[in-house]
Amino acid sequence: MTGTRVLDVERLVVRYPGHPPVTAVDGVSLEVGTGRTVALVGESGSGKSSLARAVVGIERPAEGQVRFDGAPVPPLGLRRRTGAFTGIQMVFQDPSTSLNPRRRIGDQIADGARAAAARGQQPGTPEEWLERVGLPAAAVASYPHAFSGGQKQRIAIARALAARPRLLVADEPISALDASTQASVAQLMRDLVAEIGAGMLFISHDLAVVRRIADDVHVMYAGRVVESGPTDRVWAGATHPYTRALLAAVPEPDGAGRIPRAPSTEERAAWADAPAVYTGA
Ligand SMILES: Nc1ncnc2c1ncn2[C@@H]1O[C@H](COP(=O)(O)OP(=O)(O)OP(=O)(O)O)[C@@H](O)[C@H]1O
Repeated sequence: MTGTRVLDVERLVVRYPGHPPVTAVDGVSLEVGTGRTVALVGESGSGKSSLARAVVGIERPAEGQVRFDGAPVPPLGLRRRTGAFTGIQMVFQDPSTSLNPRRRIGDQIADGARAAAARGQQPGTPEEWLERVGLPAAAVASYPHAFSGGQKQRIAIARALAARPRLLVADEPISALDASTQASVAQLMRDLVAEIGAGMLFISHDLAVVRRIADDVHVMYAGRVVESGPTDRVWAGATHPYTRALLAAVPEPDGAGRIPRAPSTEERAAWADAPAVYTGA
């Protein structure tokens, strides 16, 4: 990792109550530095969203810890009530549900900018932010319904980054968008996050995009990180059998890699049993 460490996840366990309880994240450690994009990949149900939810304070760690700028992340409810903590921002899969349909775009971006200003930071105006994400400044006066899915996601990105976060957590931010805009929105996120000196935790099943924008990658399988390292190293020389199967998967037209057939019980057992590896320099 280069840059200042902004996120530090240490042996995190996330467990959901039930009979039996589900251990969704099982002892994961990772770091994100300023100016870095760190990707989480892995099949559905491997625990990526649960990890993201613990990072932003929606889930409480059952074990281990999540530290942001060296201190434990306050629970999200407390942050909402006090409004004091905007160092972490989120971008979700569906911008239609994350934007308020009844408020003008400019007012929604201004919320983020106000939070940055309250921390003594130069926030930039909503018009400037719209232009930075490739939309006309005049869109400040419009409501979300006037925009396409890709444009709404650009607006959600503008709102999140106007708050000048130190960390952006993006959970499948491009998977609901048209295939034609996915790569450009991901690249935009990466560039803007680096420009404001933040770090990004980027969750995606789109391996082609991850390869293009992520500095580091963590491959999750059954709640554990089975392989991690600089993205180019992992692509060039993955050694964990799950990563190898994932990377060997035929890319789908949307750029996502999928393991083309249902893996056998033996394969799944081998993936679960193989030791985790760091594929580094
Ligand atoms: N609120 C919940 N209560 C109980 N179990 C849950 C809950 N949320 C997730 N799980 C379980 O935890 C495991 C990990 O789920 P999670 O959503 O974190 O995986 P994921 O890798 O993000 O998957 P996807 O790509 O489908 O979103 C799964 O077995 C899931 O069924």
